[in-house]
Amino acid sequence: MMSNKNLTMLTDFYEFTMANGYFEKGMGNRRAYFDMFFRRVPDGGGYAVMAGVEQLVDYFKNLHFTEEDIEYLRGRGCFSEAFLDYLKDFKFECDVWAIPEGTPIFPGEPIVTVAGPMVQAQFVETMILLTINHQTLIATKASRITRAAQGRTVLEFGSRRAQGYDGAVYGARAAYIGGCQGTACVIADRDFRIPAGGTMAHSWVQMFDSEYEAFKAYAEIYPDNCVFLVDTYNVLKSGVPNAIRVANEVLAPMGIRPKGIRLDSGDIAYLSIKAREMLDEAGYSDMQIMASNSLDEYLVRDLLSQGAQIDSFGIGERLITSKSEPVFGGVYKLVAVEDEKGEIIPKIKVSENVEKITTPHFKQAYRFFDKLTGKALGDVLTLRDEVINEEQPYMLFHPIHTWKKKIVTDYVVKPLQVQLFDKGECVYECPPVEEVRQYCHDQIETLWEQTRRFENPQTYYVDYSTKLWRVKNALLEAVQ
Ligand SMILES: Nc1ncnc2c1ncn2[C@@H]1O[C@H](COP(=O)(O)OP(=O)(O)OP(=O)(O)O)[C@@H](O)[C@H]1O
Ligand SMILES: O=P(O)(O)OC[C@H]1O[C@H](OP(=O)(O)OP(=O)(O)O)[C@H](O)[C@@H]1O
Ligand SMILES: O=C(O)c1cccnc1
Repeated sequence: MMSNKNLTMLTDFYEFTMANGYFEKGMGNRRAYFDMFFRRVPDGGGYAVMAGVEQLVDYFKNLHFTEEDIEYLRGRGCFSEAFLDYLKDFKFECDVWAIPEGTPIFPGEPIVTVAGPMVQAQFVETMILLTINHQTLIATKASRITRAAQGRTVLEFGSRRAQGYDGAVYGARAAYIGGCQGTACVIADRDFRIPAGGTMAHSWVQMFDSEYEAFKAYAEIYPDNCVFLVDTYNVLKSGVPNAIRVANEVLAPMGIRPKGIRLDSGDIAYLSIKAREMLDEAGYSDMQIMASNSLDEYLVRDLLSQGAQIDSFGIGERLITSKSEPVFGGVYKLVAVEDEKGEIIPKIKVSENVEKITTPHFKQAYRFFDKLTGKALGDVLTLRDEVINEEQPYMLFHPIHTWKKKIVTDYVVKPLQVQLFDKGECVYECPPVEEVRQYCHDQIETLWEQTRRFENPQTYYVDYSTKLWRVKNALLEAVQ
């Protein structure tokens, strides 16, 4: 759903002081190129999942300054009247490209590129970073968790522990893109069609005189959708037996099979194994067991390795906050400017730390796939106008350890970035979120298992074309 929220003022104060400064110095219209990229995947993972593009598009579409915004800025006493007039009639004029949502992305590649008048291209930094950093973080976490669940259903249960309401709603959306089957978050269903569902709370069970009566009442109202929360008193002595009793006494006469039970405390592996035996013995081998309680990818993997009999997981706090590593460190850096003749002048930011040196120029990222297996071979960053001819062998080489090289043949190559805005006009239709989720799943399948594993994954190659490598090295030489 398109949001009409005006988030124009959600920016860092220095974006305004710089914008006013460029404007005052007559540099505001100088065309500049910025890339958003990140340096490492959270949790030491091998890939991240791009998310948040739809909300970024909404942000750009709604960019404008209200009278109150202008008054507030005037009140700060540090912006020129000419600049405030410019803001009053502000029209977004940038070109924007991004890697589509659901795509596996890797450190160092441009995941969003903005080109336009410096005064504008600089200004949008904060919202680009916060929008993409947040959803990419959660989609990446969801991808890890759902992979650990090995095909079992994972529902996102985190709204109540999310960091604010945007964290809950956009977190639910991102978790769905990353692989969750649904969410408990109702507004995410209403607004983004993320399937919402759930079970029952302990308070429901406590409200009745007995656990049996609580389950019975629920079954009478929702016979087709019964997942009994069995741990309020005692899972094996009371919860599971009461679930079976209600299945026999209330649902069986209606010809309806109960859906399952949920375990939310105690030793989940042990309890699930015992509960499975009891349900099977009672003739309910089709009843599913759901587990919840501060789970994450490590606990999911651990539980399954203990032989836990779990069919689905409800995962909240550690997913919605990406608790183990709650920052996706995407940054936004100037990579080029244009001179008066319209020629692109690449720019670099140097650092003692080789990994922190930026990759200059207006670029494209290409992904190479093996024609035979469909597996991703690596990505190559090129100058924007470079063309890769699939008929010709292509040499991939490591941009720092240049002796590491490989010639690839029989490949298919795809540009990763798509254009979102052309001179301020939106030229991109955001795909429906379930399509994005399927695309994400399919694209992750193109990665080798070595890249997908949790611990010490193989580093995926993000190389440079020879032309780009030369540009970067020439700039590095020049600043020595
Ligand atoms: N078999 C297991 N192996 C590893 N971790 C488990 C196992 N069973 C449960 N856990 C995890 O251990 C953590 C703590 O569970 P613990 O049983 O101590 O607390 P609890 O069940 O929440 O307690 P309470 O009964 O007060 O709700 C949770 O994150 C839970 O998911
Ligand atoms: O542990 P999480 O991964 O965040 O999963 C969500 C948790 O939220 C609920 O507990 P809560 O105690 O808030 O409510 P309840 O009374 O319904 O259990 C639910 O029972 C889960 O334990
Ligand atoms: O539906 C559930 O079981 C649920 C929803 C939110 C949080 N915990 C559990």
